[in-house]
Amino acid sequence: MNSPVQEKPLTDQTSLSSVRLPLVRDLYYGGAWHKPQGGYAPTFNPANARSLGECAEANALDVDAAVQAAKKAYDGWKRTKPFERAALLRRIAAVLRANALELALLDASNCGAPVAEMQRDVEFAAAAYDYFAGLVTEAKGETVPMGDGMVNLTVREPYGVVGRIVAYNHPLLFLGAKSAAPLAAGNTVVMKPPVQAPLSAYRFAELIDGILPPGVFNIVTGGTACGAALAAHPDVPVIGLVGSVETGRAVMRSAADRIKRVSLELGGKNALIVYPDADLDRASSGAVKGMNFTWNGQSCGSTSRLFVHESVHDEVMTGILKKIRAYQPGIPTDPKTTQGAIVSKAQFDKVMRYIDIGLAEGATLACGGKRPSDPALQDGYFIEPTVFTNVRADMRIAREEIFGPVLSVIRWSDEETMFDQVNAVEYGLTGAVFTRDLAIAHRAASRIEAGLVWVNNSSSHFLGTGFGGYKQSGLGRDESLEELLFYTQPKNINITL
Ligand SMILES: NC(=O)c1ccc[n+]([C@@H]2O[C@H](COP(=O)([O-])OP(=O)(O)OC[C@H]3O[C@@H](n4cnc5c(N)ncnc54)[C@H](O)[C@@H]3O)[C@@H](O)[C@H]2O)c1
Repeated sequence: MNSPVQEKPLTDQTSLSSVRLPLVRDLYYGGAWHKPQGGYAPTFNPANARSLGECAEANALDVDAAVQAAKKAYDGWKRTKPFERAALLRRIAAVLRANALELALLDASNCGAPVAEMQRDVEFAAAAYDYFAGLVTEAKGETVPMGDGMVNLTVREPYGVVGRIVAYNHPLLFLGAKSAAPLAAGNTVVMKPPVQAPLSAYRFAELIDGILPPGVFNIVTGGTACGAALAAHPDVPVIGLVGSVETGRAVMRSAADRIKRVSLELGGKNALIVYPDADLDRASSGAVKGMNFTWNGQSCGSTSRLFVHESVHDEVMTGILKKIRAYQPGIPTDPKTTQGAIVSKAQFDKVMRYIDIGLAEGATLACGGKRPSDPALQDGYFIEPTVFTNVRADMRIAREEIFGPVLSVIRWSDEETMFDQVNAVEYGLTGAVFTRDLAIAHRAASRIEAGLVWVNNSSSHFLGTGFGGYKQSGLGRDESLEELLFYTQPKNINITL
């Protein structure tokens, strides 16, 4: 296998030509870089399908070495005073903010999402570090009255080494945001970035090197074998996954052998419901926003099923087809680009297959459904924003997670039938309701089987409120105090005086 490639400027892709690809693409553990025993594999720029060089592919031996480094560092990190831990986490937040553009350019060139959006991702990761730094004293316990002569109290302790395995749609955001809570709680972490887009992780490790004690924060890059080895490792008592339902099942099965604690942030096929009384301009804006076309709908929370009351269907559709024009596929590293490339050929082919399935099922293609005509984009994995109308709730495009820029529009007339259809899928991550009537808003919010319901909004996350799924969309709630507590275990201490 080849060694990592040489530094290469991104001059062919962007006016912001100063970004450098990371030189070192090895494994980062124990506060140092290590050559992988598993070898190297190429990573790509989805905007032109060209290789961006080779990256470490950790095998089970590599994962074990990283876990041992994290295990060695655990006792010292656990004993570090909470406010000292918090101060170090805040330093990481500051480093992220100071290097947001560079990290965002790496994500844009490797996962295909536009650089402007990826800068917001870096800001979100920094905000998560600050947020969990502020929560360190909330990992607290309680006292329980036991009567005279006894004191009974509960304390919360970290678990040890936490493994976090993340998806490709927000590489740096997940690397940062998903490591903050376990670290704040006093665990050490081994992060597994997405195999499609690991470049920002290498730079992140370079940037924060020396802030945390060696072995507290570790990164192993690679694919399924790397993730599976981390999930199965006997010295990793807690695993947090952001990924597909299928991977969630595999991780949970493997965790069962060791009675591990598992947090799963999985897929979605989310519904946005428009009532006849809604502000229709707002509803069509919300439907477009909810699709996250900027990063090609590659978002677990995308509202890719639009249930529109038949009386307002045409007006809402007119609004959508006008507003969707704001999203034009373009080179991801260009700051003006509003819609990026799909992450890989495999995902591009999957989305195109679903477009064919939608046509074969008899849905009407209202826009998109193909590559853009711009000659500059012909080598990349670009698909125009796509909307199908006349979709029936039982069609595959309305039931299965496409994870692409494809919106399925379903008319409804009877509210009970509509709720049945909304809840008929196996997923339950998000949902949205557009109405001016408070009673309808509450009724719909309580009927939608999902972990997050927006009323007159879509897509937004609210740090400090739990994000997570019902049904097959997962277990646990991230982005909140609950995430911090998940990475702690209660211990009850009874003192006889
Ligand atoms: N709920 C959320 O917060 C959330 C957020 C983003 C993405 N997602 C979901 O993630 C999916 C898209 O991301 P993806 O294609 O990267 O998902 P994926 O499940 O293919 O991969 C996710 C991660 O798991 C690793 N992995 C794959 N197989 C594994 C195994 N057997 N054991 C351990 N690790 C394994 C991958 O290398 C990657 O790092 C979608 O379903 C999307 O909805 C969910």
